[in-house]
Amino acid sequence: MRKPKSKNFKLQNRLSEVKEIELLESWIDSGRPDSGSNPLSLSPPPKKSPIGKLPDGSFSPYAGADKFFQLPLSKRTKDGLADKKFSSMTDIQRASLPHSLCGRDILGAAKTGSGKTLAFVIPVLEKLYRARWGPEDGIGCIIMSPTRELADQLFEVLTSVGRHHGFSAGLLIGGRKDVDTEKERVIKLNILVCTPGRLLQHMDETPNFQCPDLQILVLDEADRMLDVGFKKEVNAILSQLPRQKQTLLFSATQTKSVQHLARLNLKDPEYLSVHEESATATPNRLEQTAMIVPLDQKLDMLWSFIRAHLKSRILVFLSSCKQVKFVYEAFKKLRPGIPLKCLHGRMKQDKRMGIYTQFCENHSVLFSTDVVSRGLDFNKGIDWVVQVDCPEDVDSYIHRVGRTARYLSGGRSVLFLAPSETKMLDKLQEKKIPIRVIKANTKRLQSVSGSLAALLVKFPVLQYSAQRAFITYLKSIHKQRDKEIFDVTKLPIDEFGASIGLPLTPKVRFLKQKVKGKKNSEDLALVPESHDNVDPSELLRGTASTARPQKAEVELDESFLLEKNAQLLEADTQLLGAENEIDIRDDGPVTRVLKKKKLKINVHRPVGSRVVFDDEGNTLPPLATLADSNTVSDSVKLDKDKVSQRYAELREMMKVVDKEDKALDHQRRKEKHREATKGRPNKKGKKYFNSDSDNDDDERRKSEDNTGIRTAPITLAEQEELALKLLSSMQ
Ligand SMILES: Nc1ncnc2c1ncn2[C@@H]1O[C@H](COP(=O)(O)OP(=O)(O)OP(=O)(O)O)[C@@H](O)[C@H]1O
Repeated sequence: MRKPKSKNFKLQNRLSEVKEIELLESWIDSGRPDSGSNPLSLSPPPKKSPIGKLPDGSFSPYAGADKFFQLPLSKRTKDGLADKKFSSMTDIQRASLPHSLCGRDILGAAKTGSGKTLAFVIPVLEKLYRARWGPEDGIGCIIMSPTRELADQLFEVLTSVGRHHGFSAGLLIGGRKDVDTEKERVIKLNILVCTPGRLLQHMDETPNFQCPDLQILVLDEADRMLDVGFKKEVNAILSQLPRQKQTLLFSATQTKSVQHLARLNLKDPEYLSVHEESATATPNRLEQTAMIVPLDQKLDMLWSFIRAHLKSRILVFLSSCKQVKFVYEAFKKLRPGIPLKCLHGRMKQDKRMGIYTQFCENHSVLFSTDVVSRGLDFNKGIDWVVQVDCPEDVDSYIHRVGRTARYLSGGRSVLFLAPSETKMLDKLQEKKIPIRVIKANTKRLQSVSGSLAALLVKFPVLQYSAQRAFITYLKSIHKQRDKEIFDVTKLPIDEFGASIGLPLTPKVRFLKQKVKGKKNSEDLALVPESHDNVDPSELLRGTASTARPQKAEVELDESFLLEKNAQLLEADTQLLGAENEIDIRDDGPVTRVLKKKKLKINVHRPVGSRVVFDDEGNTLPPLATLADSNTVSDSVKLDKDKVSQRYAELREMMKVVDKEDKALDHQRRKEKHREATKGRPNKKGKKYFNSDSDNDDDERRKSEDNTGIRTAPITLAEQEELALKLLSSMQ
């Protein structure tokens, strides 16, 4: 970055800037609907740029400005904007820039994809430029975002638009290993783009890290940054920043909570919600549909949807990392004919970034959690946003669908709602979201449960993953605050388990209790299921209460399941040796079991009492174990033997089926090839096989090498046949 050449030049420049700002201020004041200054009055926003008539009757040079070059911006910023071909302002830019350039605090709200990023990047550059910020001045601006990917994207925009300025900027996000190098450099930076956790880490650990002269603070996705999830971090950060600074808050779903805003010490903020009067809360070019899909058909529907859109870029939202992992792994093995990717918060940062970039480049399906739901502007756009699990609220819906139809482009979204979640439709309509309910075409619905069941038998790790997905899904529903929409007792649990390929429905005891509790709470008190808090003498009299914290029950149940899984996996590993994809180092069950076991500690349990479980996972009364000390261990052992035996049988059967399949497939390929190359011998006079060349088939071959499964996709008839065989063997 070049500095102005001479003192005279500097002065001239400065004077013209001051004049421009004065003009800008009077222009804004002339158009302000309410120039009274109540800090949190949130006065209604001007619908368009204020008319630029100045108090003395003359017209401001910025009247009706809708191009960037009409604003009093530095040449360097204008050049940066021109390089990126930004010329006209969007609504939010037109409404907010005149205010933010005057140094006012802003609460900006505008639809997703409407250009909020530039609405804060430009004032950041201008503020520091006008303050003649230099390397020796330290940190002048902090831009915070809730996710690493979004921080990375903001950093990109800042560095590209600000490339003609000479400020130093740094990206501080979690998951990076080079913290020590970062610590050396961070205090010399002028602009920090960061996630709250990493910034706080530097505030705590980096010597001399301070920002007493901070000029401007930006919170992108402000409502998210100020809600409970980031409350501790953000409060700690705010406590270390100077009170005198400009603050810019932007989001598509802006917070109006006075409580939230009071923490920020805003001064006479401008509340600019440019689309408040708009007929819809989502982008106009977004076509939104919803389908009522029973929970046990959601994966079938998703599979059929993907198979019908092989030439699209599809973003699929699921509610937890474990669901994302399971659906991705399982669908990958079923080879839908389009590359699949997954992204969730538990992945390593490098991998996360790699996947994000790849998804931006190619046609593919990205399974993800809400980690990508906010702010991200995927290159080349997304064709479809598919919400398999209902979002937790309307705001979350708006951000998810907002990943498509950005700026001037179009996009489509589909929401799968279970019959018990249809109340969501009313809530969406209340908030001006034009969503069309369509009927699923059941004729085109392809079932995958049979194939999933077969996969789960073949890959114990997948079975484990399915169980975890099953439990976390139910847990997530149970934890949702909006009970009008999310009622776990209304879900078809057994059918859901079967639909994801689980041969038996895992026990989720909090659920059993919930259902029972709904039916007859008195019965529950008379027939105690758990006794670990209970005085044995009360039990004998039948007067004990079974009340226990629900959370503990969920965890106990899960840990029991995990323990069982670990036993199964151990047996499987020994039986199958290295040919199976069992990885118990990284994310594996054994470590998890050890971790989860800790959760068994029940703080409400009297000291010295011991919890014993029967083979179903229910706790047994302490006296029962005294009466027959062998019962529990014997039954668990029996169960373990039975299960391993069953698994051994199923595996044998799968091997036979697999062999037949391979032979059949080999035969088919041979015939196909023979027909294709009839009378066309190759150079050596021998025949050869064709090889497919598209990406997906590459993936297919790779997965064949790794897994040893057959090469051709499983047809529907084969799936059914396989499922029937499996079912009959299980009966
Ligand atoms: N003035 C402009 N002219 C042309 N394109 C623009 C302009 N401003 C922004 N864009 C483009 O619009 C797209 C969306 O912008 P941006 O990511 O800032 O949206 P947003 O409002 O922050 O969305 P979200 O609410 O999802 O965070 C980007 O691709 C950006 O390059």
